[in-house]
Amino acid sequence: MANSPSPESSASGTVTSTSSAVQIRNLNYSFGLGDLTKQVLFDINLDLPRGQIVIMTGPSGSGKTTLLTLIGALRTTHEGSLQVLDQEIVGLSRRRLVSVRRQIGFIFQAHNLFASLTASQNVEMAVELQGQYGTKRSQSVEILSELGLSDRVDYKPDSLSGGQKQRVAIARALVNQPPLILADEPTAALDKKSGRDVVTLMQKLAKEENRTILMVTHDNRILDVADRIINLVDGRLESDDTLDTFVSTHDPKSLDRRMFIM
Ligand SMILES: Nc1ncnc2c1ncn2[C@@H]1O[C@H](COP(=O)(O)OP(=O)(O)OP(=O)(O)O)[C@@H](O)[C@H]1O
Repeated sequence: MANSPSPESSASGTVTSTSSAVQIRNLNYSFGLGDLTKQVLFDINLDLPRGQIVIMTGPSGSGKTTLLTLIGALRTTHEGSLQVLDQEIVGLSRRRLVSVRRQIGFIFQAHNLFASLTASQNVEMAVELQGQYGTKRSQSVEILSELGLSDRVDYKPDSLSGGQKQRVAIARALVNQPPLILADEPTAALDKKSGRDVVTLMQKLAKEENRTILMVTHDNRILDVADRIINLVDGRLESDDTLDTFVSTHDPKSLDRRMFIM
């Protein structure tokens, strides 16, 4: 079962320094009001230490995206404690949530690039949001080059392959050097090689730059990059394991080990 360490601060807006990028205690979440209320997360307790890659799996509808968007400060919530980068966000105003959100890199399956902008301009927009206009081009070219796209910086998305578009989206998520990266099915639209390149890059960031990465995926081929695998079932954290434990304790019919041990 998932660990349930003792709670620390839960006061709204409290800033405390912890070794975890994310610390969740007794978190519940419901959609809707009154008779239409539907609880989708139940008593979640979870730590994401700095520098770790954690993969979140679970059946469709188990609450993975909801949890990811709560951690990403994309939703307001009122029950339990959710500390993100030393900021308690339960009960935080929408305005304060935005400032937490600015410190997080988001990578989604649908890469949401602007078709009328070049790869570099798509990345530059993220730099502008941080108010850094003078360096936006150089920062963008640097990160795109690190991602193997130095010869594609001035191409528009329509002229890029699926894997290249996803790497532009990753460049956009990483250009401001966020300490926390949240990824929802980042490899779902990619072929095997592009998917592997993307997760190898994430692994490098976590290990060499101490970034924390939480990745939702159904892609068994990439489970091996995880320090831990958490499994959400019906809104509850059913397990929190290393890869080996996860493989040995989950139904072999639903997981083909050969698919993700590279
Ligand atoms: N905006 C919403 N309003 C009401 N219910 C919602 C809303 N968004 C999600 N839900 C419900 O919350 C539950 C959890 O949904 P969620 O998208 O978090 O699951 P998931 O594990 O990410 O699923 P999938 O793997 O299919 O993406 C589901 O029952 C879903 O129908």
